[in-house]
Amino acid sequence: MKHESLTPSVAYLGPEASFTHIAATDFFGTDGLMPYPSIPDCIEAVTEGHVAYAIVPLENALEGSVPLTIDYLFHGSDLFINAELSTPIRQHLMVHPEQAKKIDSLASIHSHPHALAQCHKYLQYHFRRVPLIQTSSTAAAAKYVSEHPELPIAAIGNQLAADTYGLHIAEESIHDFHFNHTRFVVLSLRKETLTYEGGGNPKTTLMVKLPEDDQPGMLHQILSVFSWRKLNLSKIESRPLKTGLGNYFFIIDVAETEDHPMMKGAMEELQALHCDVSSFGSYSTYTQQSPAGK
Ligand SMILES: O=C(O)C(=O)C[C@]1(C(=O)O)C=C[C@@H](O)C=C1
Repeated sequence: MKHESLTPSVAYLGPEASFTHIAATDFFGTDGLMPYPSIPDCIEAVTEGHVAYAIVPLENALEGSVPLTIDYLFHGSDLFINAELSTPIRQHLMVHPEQAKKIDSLASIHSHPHALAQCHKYLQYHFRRVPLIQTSSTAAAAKYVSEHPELPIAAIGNQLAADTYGLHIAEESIHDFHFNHTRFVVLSLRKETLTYEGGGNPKTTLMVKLPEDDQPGMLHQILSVFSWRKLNLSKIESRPLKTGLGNYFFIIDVAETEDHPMMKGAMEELQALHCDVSSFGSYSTYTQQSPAGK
């Protein structure tokens, strides 16, 4: 799979060998990729025009939405979703080769909060008393472990991170549930649908705010806008509007393109219900079969 355009510049959550880096490589190839230390930095880089695209994690099958992505994308950004990639995620426990025999006396285990959460049962069972340290990405954890050969510490991340930072995999596949997938999205300032080999079903992401004078049955009315038009929803999630307790907006993913006549009708009907609707664009979804970075 590879996007067909000429080498664009792409911000990804780095450093090298994060899951996001692997997703970016699968989609854009290896040229033009630029690591950024955090998701907000990636979003800012594309918003300010330093790069053409950013690729960020949006949702994990075990842990749900990635709050930082949701916060920066849906609260006041001017960005659109141009493509989506869903990849299987395998997490491994890795240490510096000098510490390979000290796995039973680890002082701390480092990783991205999502990765720690994906391995929670494993960690609870095997390393109950070992402090868990959150890092900005799994690759940042692997890099940190590689830079401290003298410390009995471990990272959780993918095989590519172990290879890139010269770490020894002490235990493979420590994620708690077999079906561990993460959705990544490609963002840009343009409302465009990127095409790539193997690109699949269309999807449109909408942000819907309810009218100020909330009425009983409002959510039911919103859902019926889609249901009678036979528009399939692949996700509906409520998120805090951050304007006060109990104020929410809805993120709705519809399995149809925005320019479909039924979608146009649905958007008009939502507006007639006094909902504030914004579209984050229509895009193709691609599901990868083999795990990111092994
Ligand atoms: O830390 C990384 O390697 C990332 O790319 C981030 C991230 C996430 O945010 O969920 C991506 C995929 C995995 O689910 C774990 C971590």
